[in-house]
Parts: sequence; C-alpha cells; structure tokens
Amino acid sequence: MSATSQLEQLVAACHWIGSRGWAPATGGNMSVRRDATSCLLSESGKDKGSLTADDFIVVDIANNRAASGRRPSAETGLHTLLYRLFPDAGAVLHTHTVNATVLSRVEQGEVLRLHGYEMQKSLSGQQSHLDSVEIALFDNDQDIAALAARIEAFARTSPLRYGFLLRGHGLTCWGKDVSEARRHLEGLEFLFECERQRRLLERS
Ligand SMILES: CSCCC(=O)C(=O)COP(=O)(O)O
Ligand SMILES: [Zn+2]
Repeated sequence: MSATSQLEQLVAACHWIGSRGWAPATGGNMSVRRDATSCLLSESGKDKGSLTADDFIVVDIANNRAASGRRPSAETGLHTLLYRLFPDAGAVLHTHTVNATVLSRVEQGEVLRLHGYEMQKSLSGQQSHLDSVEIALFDNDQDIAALAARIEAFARTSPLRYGFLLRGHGLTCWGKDVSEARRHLEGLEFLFECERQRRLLERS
C-alpha cells in the first residue's frame, strides 16, 4: 500500500482515537513509515483528534531530523527507535488513556502480564487465552533520548511486542500497517480496562 494511502488511514485513526477520548488535550502522537529511512510524524502540540495530512512531518528514522524545520512530536525518538528496531513496523500510535495511565502506575513490575482473556487474540500471533502476553513497562522520563536508550537496552534481552507502557503516561503501540496498529491499540486498551476492573474488584 502506498505511503499516501497509509497517511489517509493514519489521519482516520487519529480522528477515531480523538472520538474515543484517548488523546485528551494535546496528548498522543502518531506516525507511519514512508520507506526504509523516513516516517511521517504528527506535529508537536496539536490536538491529535483533529489532525489533517498537512499536520504530519517527514522525519529521518536514523537521526530524528525533520527537513522541513517544523517541530515533530516531542516523542519522535520513541517512534524512530521502533522503526529502527522493527523493520516490519509500518505505523506507531501513542495514546494517553485513563486505563493505561492508571494501570501503569499500579503495576510495580517491569511488565504488565495479561492472561486469561479471549481478547488477547486481537494481538497478532496470539492464539489462546491460556497464553500470557507481557507488555513492557518503563518509568516515564522527560529525556526522550535517555528513555529510548532504556527501551532499546530492554529490547536487546527481552521480547518487546505490540506496545509498551510509560508509567503514568500512556501506551505506545505499533503494527505492520495502520490497520494492525489500530487493532493492537483497541485490543490492548480493552485488556487494560479489564485488568483495571479485575484488580479493583479483587481488592474489595
Ligand atoms: C499534554 S501532552 C504532553 C506531551 C506528550 O506526552 C504527548 O504525547 C504529546 O506530545 P507531542 O509533542 O507529540 O504533541
Ligand atoms: Zn505522550
């Protein structure tokens, strides 16, 4: 599929994310791969629920540079890291949902473990609720280069699949194209909601 059509699908995904309330205020950022060396990333500081194709900026995957001189997302370094780590990744979606924000603070470990949910099968390659899916969880950091370095180090020794949580911040997920990234986002968000409810009920 052409980069233009992927951008059209990404703009539609941004509107969908906005309509779900998953990118409040100016939260969230989104991108699609153009080719092996560049991606199109949302401009920093905008309402991501009402972006148009003109709000996406060409960014070099190797060095985070935007030729246009405009300012891509503050989290550009996380998107480009994912495109470098995963040559098959075609789209990256970052959201600020209540479920991801709260669960990532409650969970103290290095991963959020999901087990026992049929909806795990919304994640590519998952075939049974009896398997476990581990979503990596990192402490948040305003220094995105340092955060990217921590995520890269984690990925060298542990599986990094579907997405990762930033503590008290949100979810960044990806897929081979916009459609798969969207499915992973919707599936993970559903699973986070279930997990938040389960933990609440099991405490009472
Ligand atoms: C209130 S949003 C804080 C920054 C952030 O976490 C985010 O996702 C949006 O940053 P961007 O530079 O992509 O607009
Ligand atoms: Zn964010």
